[in-house]
Amino acid sequence: MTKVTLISGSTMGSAEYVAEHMAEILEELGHETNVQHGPELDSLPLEGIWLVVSSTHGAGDLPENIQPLAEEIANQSPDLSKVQFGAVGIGSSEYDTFCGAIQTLSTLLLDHGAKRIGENLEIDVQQHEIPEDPAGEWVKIWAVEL
Ligand SMILES: Cc1cc2nc3c(=O)[nH]c(=O)nc-3n(C[C@H](O)[C@H](O)[C@H](O)COP(=O)(O)O)c2cc1C
Repeated sequence: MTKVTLISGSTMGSAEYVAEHMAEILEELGHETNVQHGPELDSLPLEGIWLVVSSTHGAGDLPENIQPLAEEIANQSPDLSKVQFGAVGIGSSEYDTFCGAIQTLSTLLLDHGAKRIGENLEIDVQQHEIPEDPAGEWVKIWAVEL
């Protein structure tokens, strides 16, 4: 059993639903989960497993509710070397900046010493009307590495 902190960045709720769906699956697999939508840095454990789920808005921008966390990490430079993370993006291939936010967030975590588990998943809402479906399949494979 592993404890997983799920962190979502969302404007209209899709990424939140995806995070909650993956948390349910992780619980079914016997893991403990804690889902935080747009958390601040001091509410997150600076060790263990994070699963970051974010949509993209503007032109490749982070959703507003996860911008404060990204700014805190960039400004305070916490040591994230004891954090391992998975990353799931939700976006639309209509935009040149497809899934830009999860790429920005992944780079930020890696730059602060966190280690990535598995490959990032980037879900295209043009292809997946229900983003929970590919996310659910992905998290089952991702969880094997926990
Ligand atoms: C104004 C606007 C800008 C967007 N910009 C991007 C973008 O730059 N890149 C991308 O991949 N998706 C973009 N999207 C698509 C959203 O990421 C997608 O609709 C997603 O499902 C929204 O999830 P949310 O409800 O969790 O915010 C944009 C959507 C809107 C409405």
